[in-house]
Amino acid sequence: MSVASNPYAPNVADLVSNVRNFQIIESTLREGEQFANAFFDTEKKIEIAKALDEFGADYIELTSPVASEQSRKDCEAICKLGLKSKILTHIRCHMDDAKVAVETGVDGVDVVIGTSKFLRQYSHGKDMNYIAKTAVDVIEFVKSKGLEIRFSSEDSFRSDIVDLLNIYKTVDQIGVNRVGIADTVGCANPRQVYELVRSLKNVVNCDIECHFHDDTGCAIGNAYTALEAGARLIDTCVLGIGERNGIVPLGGFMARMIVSAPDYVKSKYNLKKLRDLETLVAEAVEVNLPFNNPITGFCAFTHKAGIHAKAILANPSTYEILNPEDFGITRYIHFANRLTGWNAVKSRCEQLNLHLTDDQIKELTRKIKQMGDIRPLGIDDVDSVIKQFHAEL
Ligand SMILES: CC(=O)SCCNC(=O)CCNC(=O)[C@H](O)C(C)(C)COP(=O)(O)OP(=O)(O)OC[C@H]1O[C@@H](n2cnc3c(N)ncnc32)[C@H](O)[C@@H]1OP(=O)(O)O
Ligand SMILES: O=C(O)CCC(=O)C(=O)O
Ligand SMILES: [Zn+2]
Repeated sequence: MSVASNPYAPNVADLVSNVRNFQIIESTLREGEQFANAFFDTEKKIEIAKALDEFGADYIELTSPVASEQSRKDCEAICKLGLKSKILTHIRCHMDDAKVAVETGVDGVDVVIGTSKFLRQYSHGKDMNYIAKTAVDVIEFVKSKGLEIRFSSEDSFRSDIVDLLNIYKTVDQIGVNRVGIADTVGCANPRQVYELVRSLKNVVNCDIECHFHDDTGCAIGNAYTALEAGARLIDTCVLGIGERNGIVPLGGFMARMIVSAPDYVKSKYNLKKLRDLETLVAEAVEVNLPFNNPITGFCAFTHKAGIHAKAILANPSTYEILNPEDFGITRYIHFANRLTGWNAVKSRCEQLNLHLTDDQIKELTRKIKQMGDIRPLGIDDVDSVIKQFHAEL
């Protein structure tokens, strides 16, 4: 679809936008492991890593190798798989962690440290001078090993803006590959995201990555806005799992991005793998796919009200901004309920290979509605009514 024909495409006047040039740092095997229900054994981690690779994740981020002995071994095992996705591990801003990380075989290291007053006081107790000095040491060390390195401030949106811009400027000057902004507590709104990313863009040359928690329901919107403001990479987790209620969900983010950048998204990501990937992770962490999940929720492409059904049958774009075929999913026109209309019933008759005139279908529709006034209807119920009506003609 050309930009001119897509009103949801990035604004052509906005030269900093990366809406059509973003990358995904898939963190199901790092942030996702921090989800309350998550326990991934080695086999499951490998299965998920392979599935993320097949989907086309640009990067796969893994739990810190210092978290436990098995975490380190799993990290090494995933690095040996030879996946197309680049493999990252995630560590504290500390030389001890960095020394372990660079020996695992990863392509890059994501370093993080809290910069808000809450985290400086209650998490690690370090001031900004210490943070800057340690960050420089860790970055130079990781770079000296020939690996990619990202520096991120935890709790960025509750950090002092001058502190933030100073530390990012410092790490950019010594050649960090990316800097990251993290909305660790999910407090940011899209306007604040836009402003912070734009301010950061003015002081660094490297790429900007963003990490958004969903405590207040803004994660996907914030991610999109960050790209508009010039961020390049977004952290996601399958189904949005993570600490508390998690971060940007991969599927929902794909839904948002395919509307704005259809050619880019379709050429880069294997969207037909999304449902299997979500099912794999849902089973691993013992949750159901949410009923209202974008794309894969059980009713995401079900049309019920008669007015909708008629228009959808004429042209699916009337009530669908996403095309289910892009994701290997089929749409469903609900006809077994009292909100149905004769167009939906006609379509069902055609599926059943029963020929009725329009007037007959309208009469049949009245019958279905009468039944639907009394109780919820099943498809088999209504199919029997249709077949009996036809037989009696
Ligand atoms: C917002 C996020 O999601 S950040 C990523 C979170 N990921 C993890 O926590 C990975 C899993 N964590 C773990 O396995 C453990 O917490 C470990 C191995 C990292 C550390 O374990 P412990 O040494 O037993 O410390 P504990 O977890 O109780 O406390 C965290 C320690 O890290 C220090 N710390 C916290 N953040 C940072 C940071 N970004 N950089 C450097 N040090 C930090 C704290 O000061 C504290 O050290 P202290 O108690 O010795 O003063
Ligand atoms: O490393 C990062 O950028 C983010 C760390 C994290 O999970 C968070 O701050 O919520
Ligand atoms: Zn997080």
